[in-house]
Amino acid sequence: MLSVESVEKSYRKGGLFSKEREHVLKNISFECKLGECLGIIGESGSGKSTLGRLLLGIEKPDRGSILFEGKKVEDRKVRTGNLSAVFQDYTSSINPFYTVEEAILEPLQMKRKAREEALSEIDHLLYQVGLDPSYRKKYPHELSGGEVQRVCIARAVSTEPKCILFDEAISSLDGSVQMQVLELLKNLRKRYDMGYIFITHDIQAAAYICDRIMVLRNGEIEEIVEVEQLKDVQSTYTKKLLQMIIA
Ligand SMILES: Nc1ncnc2c1ncn2[C@@H]1O[C@H](COP(=O)(O)OP(=O)(O)OP(=O)(O)O)[C@@H](O)[C@H]1O
Repeated sequence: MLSVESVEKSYRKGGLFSKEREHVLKNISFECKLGECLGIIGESGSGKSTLGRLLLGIEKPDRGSILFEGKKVEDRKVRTGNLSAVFQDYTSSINPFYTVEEAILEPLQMKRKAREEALSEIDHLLYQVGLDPSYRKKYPHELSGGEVQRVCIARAVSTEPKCILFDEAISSLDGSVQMQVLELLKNLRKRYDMGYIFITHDIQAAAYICDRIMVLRNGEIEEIVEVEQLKDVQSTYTKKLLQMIIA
């Protein structure tokens, strides 16, 4: 489904006129199959979110290609309805002047669904994420963090994309809400038959939901492991990273 080939990305380091560049992603190549859940873990600054933005086509790689079913993700038409995302900062993910109903309608209408048809889907989408129809008329400030994140998930699944990218999307929720959201994501994945890219610091969450886990180290892929083989990782770095985050 997603095919990443020899991707490189660097940013200007220092001021606007500086010629120095920071090489953030180096020679990244991997495949993510249809319906697969791939976790991306790594220390802070290892390039996880940058890779996420490139996968979503929000930014372009300097070199290399990112293809979704053979076509460049940079092309908006390729992304619309196929790829969606849920970010950590859910407070700014939803327009504060939109009700829950309007927030969920937005992506549906971008997919050119008729307003009446889109409106009729909202109750079901809310139900899928464990919210009742009374939430339709509420504004984000009237909801708890977990509820806003559920609305973001309802928005993300509304167009039935083939892949959703979660960038630290559950890390700021408290323990029991995190567990509920993970459970919800597991169920939605089965129901809608879609894949996830799951960027996180939380190896336990990644192991719970993912099929494979990619370890990023200083912008390079250190290792990609099947979740069942997590105990038998090869590299000393991954072993240390796992010990550090599990401890
Ligand atoms: N738009 C940008 N302009 C300049 N530098 C950037 C930009 N985005 C990211 N970087 C740099 O790229 C490096 C990797 O950042 P990135 O956010 O991808 O890491 P991360 O692994 O997601 O980190 P964290 O876990 O802390 O979120 C960092 O050194 C960061 O300062």
